[in-house]
Amino acid sequence: MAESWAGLGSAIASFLFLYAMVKDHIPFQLRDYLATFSRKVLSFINPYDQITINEYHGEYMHRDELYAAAQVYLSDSCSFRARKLKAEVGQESDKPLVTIDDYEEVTDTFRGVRIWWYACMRLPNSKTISFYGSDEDRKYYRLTFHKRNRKLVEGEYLNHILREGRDMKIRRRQRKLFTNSPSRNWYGYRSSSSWSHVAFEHPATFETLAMDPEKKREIIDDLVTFREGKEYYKKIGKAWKRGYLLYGPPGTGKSSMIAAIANFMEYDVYDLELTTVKTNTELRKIFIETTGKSIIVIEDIDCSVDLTGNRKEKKKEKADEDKEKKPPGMEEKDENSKLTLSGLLNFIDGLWSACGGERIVIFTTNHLEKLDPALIRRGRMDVHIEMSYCSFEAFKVLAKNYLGVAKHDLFDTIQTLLSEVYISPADVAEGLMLKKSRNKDVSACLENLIRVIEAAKEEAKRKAQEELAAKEKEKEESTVENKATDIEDNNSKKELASE
Ligand SMILES: Nc1ncnc2c1ncn2[C@@H]1O[C@H](COP(=O)(O)OP(=O)(O)OP(=O)(O)O)[C@@H](O)[C@H]1O
Repeated sequence: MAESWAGLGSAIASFLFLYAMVKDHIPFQLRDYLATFSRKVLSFINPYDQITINEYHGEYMHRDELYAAAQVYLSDSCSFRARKLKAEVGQESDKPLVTIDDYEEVTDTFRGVRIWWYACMRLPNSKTISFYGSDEDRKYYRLTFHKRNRKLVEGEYLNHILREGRDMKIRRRQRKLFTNSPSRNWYGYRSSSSWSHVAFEHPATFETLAMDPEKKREIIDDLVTFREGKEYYKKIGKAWKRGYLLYGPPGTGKSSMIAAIANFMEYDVYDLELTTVKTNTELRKIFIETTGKSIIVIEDIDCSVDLTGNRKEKKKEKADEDKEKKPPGMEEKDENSKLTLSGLLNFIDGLWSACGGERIVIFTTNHLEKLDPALIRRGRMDVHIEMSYCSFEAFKVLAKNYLGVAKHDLFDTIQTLLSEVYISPADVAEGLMLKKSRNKDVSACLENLIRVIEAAKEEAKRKAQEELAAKEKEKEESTVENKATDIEDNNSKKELASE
């Protein structure tokens, strides 16, 4: 339909062209009359307006963002109405994009208003080969809509296409795991970006994560609230970001939790290696290069740099000493020439941390007590999640994942054992997996796990006894020492008295 209007449009265009040629020979009163008349006729016979969205624009032929968004939008929202489709795989995703083919028309409805989309291509002109490719590469979309809806299309519909298309593009992109470890690219030169990346394909999800189901539900709810909170964050005047602190012993699933969050939210992951960051200025640069819809992770924050409470104090003392020697005005410069706790705090909630939006910051630690309270106070790290040793509930998730069983006669024994010993989900998983690779029998796997837990229990008992023995020895030694001191004191007292 839009195509026939387009035909009519070009006929009118030809008429206007002819008119422009002869208009100088027509008396001006008649010219005015003809112009008014033709405008009336035009809007009567063609009540439709058109907007063209070119694939490339500008002097340097940038790919137009609206075109790219429209391409994805049409593939998701309207392509089912098209008869002719085309599939292509772009650079940003390994999933084929099925969208409407060239010279194909589809309709879309927005707030009850109909809009026609037509995928066009400039006619190939073999004589002109442009610097940026042949004319065949010049594609564009043409939107046709009724004149009375022009305000809606210009004011809202185009924004809707841009927003939806961008979101769809992000959802279907190949997600990435970025790291700031210094690396050179294939050609041997250092990349201008602080980050290098690989495809993020970690299989962990909330279903495979072994932890208390209620705690899991709370975390999922919190993430959903955050994801849908754009307007809320705007309303309360806070940057759209959320901090999570994951703490617990090794092998309790902190890294798996990060992967599960990334998969659930469909975010990229920036794994920030703080030990390679030398200064606050560098940290700021690294942060600015991250994008929205991402998770910024600092693992083992207690080991990362000199940021823990005690060490910080020592550093502060030293800094105070240094400051005394520094000429006025040099202190600020000095702050930026190294990585400090305040630099990291700025990284989390400084002004520039708001750029991009929709970010999650995650710290992990095995030693919560070592961290400076300022670093993890609520508001900075909004949610504190303890990843603990394997409970029976967590074991059931692992048994389901690894063995595909929800109940078994040996579960009772395992439940009793798990209540008697601290063992990490990683060790439980290992107990279930090792055996399974050799023998697919579920009972054999569970029996193997029972042996693993019993061994852990024995080990824990042995350690406890050793600790007790060490303490008693220490106590005995201190009693002997005290006695010796007492005797010495008494002797000196006696000596003094005899004198
Ligand atoms: N809660 C869990 N749910 C499911 N699998 C787990 C869990 N905890 C550990 N695992 C298994 O153990 C392996 C190690 O776990 P993970 O690296 O997530 O632990 P971590 O707490 O990050 O350890 P670390 O503190 O040593 O980095 C994972 O590959 C996973 O298979």
